Amino acid sequence: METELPPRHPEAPAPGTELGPHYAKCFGCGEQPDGLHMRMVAGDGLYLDSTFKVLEAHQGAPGLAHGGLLVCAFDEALGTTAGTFLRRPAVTGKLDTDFLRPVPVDSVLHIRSTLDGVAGRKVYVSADGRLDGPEGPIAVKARGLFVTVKLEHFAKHGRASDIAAVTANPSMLEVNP
Ligand SMILES: CCCCC/C=C\C/C=C\C/C=C\C/C=C\CCCC(=O)SCCNC(=O)CCNC(=O)[C@H](O)C(C)(C)COP(=O)(O)OP(=O)(O)OC[C@H]1O[C@@H](n2cnc3c(N)ncnc32)[C@H](O)[C@@H]1OP(=O)(O)O
Repeated sequence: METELPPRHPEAPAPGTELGPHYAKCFGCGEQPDGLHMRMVAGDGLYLDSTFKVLEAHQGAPGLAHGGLLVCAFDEALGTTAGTFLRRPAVTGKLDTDFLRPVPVDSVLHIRSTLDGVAGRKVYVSADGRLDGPEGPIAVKARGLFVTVKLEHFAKHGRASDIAAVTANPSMLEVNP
């Protein structure tokens, strides 16, 4: 597959900028009570550094993060990486995950997610999640294919009441490209 490495979009947040939620009600980055509350900082290339603290509500086995919620954290990091550096929304088409170490409750997963290439609407992204700090051992790895979509995608498929809410209050969304 021929891919291109796109330039960092001129309106992408400056390196070191902490990103706001892309959508106020997002489970990954928004205000949901049991959500992941991920914090993301733009890197100086086509990458983001995110943190996800594993809380009580995120368990799958006693004291350990649920694997599906870890996938959710990577979905969030990878989708935001695509959206941030291309400045257009992208939805998950495919997401592969390797679970290399258990992730305990109370631990913080440090995720670096990178935009690896673009081919038409397809955006290839990958990420490593580390324990015990940004240089710690890798616990989870993921690779994703995201597909860029127009905003109409959400208007067409989303629940009408939520579309009406963001239409009435556009500040619930990060950007209207
Ligand atoms: C909220 C908007 C805010 C705007 C903000 C903008 C920037 C700000 C920054 C950040 C925010 C941005 C994003 C949000 C971040 C994270 C949230 C997490 C992401 C999610 O949680 S998102 C929910 C789960 N996700 C879905 O809900 C998708 C359901 N699905 C569909 O809606 C369709 O399925 C779609 C649209 C994917 C494609 O449909 P379509 O008809 O438009 O296009 P088509 O099928 O032609 O695919 C085009 C090319 O992608 C290839 N392709 C497609 N799927 C593939 C697969 N699975 N494997 C291999 N290749 C695949 C085709 O093979 C073709 O390739 P080719 O061009 O080479 O032929």
